[in-house]
Amino acid sequence: MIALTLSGWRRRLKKGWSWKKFGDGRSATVSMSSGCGGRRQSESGSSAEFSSSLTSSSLPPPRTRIFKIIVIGDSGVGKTCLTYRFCAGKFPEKTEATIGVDFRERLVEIDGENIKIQLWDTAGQERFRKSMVQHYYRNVHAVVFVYDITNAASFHSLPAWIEECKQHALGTEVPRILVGNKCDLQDSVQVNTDLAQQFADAHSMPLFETSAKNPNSQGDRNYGNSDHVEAIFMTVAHKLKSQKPLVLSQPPERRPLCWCP
Ligand SMILES: Nc1nc2c(ncn2[C@@H]2O[C@H](COP(=O)(O)OP(=O)(O)OP(=O)(O)O)[C@@H](O)[C@H]2O)c(=O)[nH]1
Repeated sequence: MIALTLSGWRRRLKKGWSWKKFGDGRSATVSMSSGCGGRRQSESGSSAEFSSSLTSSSLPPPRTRIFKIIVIGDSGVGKTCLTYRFCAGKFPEKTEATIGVDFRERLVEIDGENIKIQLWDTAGQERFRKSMVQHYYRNVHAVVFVYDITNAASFHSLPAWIEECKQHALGTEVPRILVGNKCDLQDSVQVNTDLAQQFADAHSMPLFETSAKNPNSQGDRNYGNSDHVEAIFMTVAHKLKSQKPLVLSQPPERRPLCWCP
């Protein structure tokens, strides 16, 4: 079901529809296109992404579970940068407002199992999301709410985003996390951690403060010197894995993954 939907998305995206371009002119999406995203992934050192792509020809390939995680929040809070950071291992040089939705995927290994983390980077601007919003919320495994710690309005919008989830029948059993982004801009903080923590507690969500631009910056209190963005999404994946969601994907493709055009 989801595979068909995604094929449709891919076709539309290939036509240049709802696609975010970056400064280098290439798509940021790692696994949905045949661009150079995967190669960049390897260059950035996150080699786990493609580790399971070549399987022994004599063995039936293992099925890969997919976790669909939607990332929502006001325009400009850094949803694209966070998802790009996780999937491509770096901060994009330049972004444009997302139109509709962008997909990014990354294959990771958790406790010996290959799992595909599929991030749906949704448009923050109302005019760019209207027609597609119902698609975001189908078969969602987890939700990441993002606000910008330097923009109080983006924090005050969170109840509206939570309400939107409710309206699309997203039950409380679906794990949610709250991410305060742009922690590298400590001189411009408008949302202090205590306030954010109160909000997170009131909605039973864990809070993470981080920076897509510099995920090791001092403002991030969660993960010492490691890559916090990586750790945040991996935390969600571990939680999902323990919940054993449905198997949605086909076995991994057998073609060698050369991502060069
Ligand atoms: N300093 C700093 N800037 C960031 C960070 N994350 C994103 N930005 C900047 O914030 C702006 C918006 O980032 P996007 O990732 O496009 O925001 P978005 O939430 O995807 O926006 P929409 O697509 O309109 O919903 C860009 O200029 C980014 O460079 C961060 O962690 N630190």
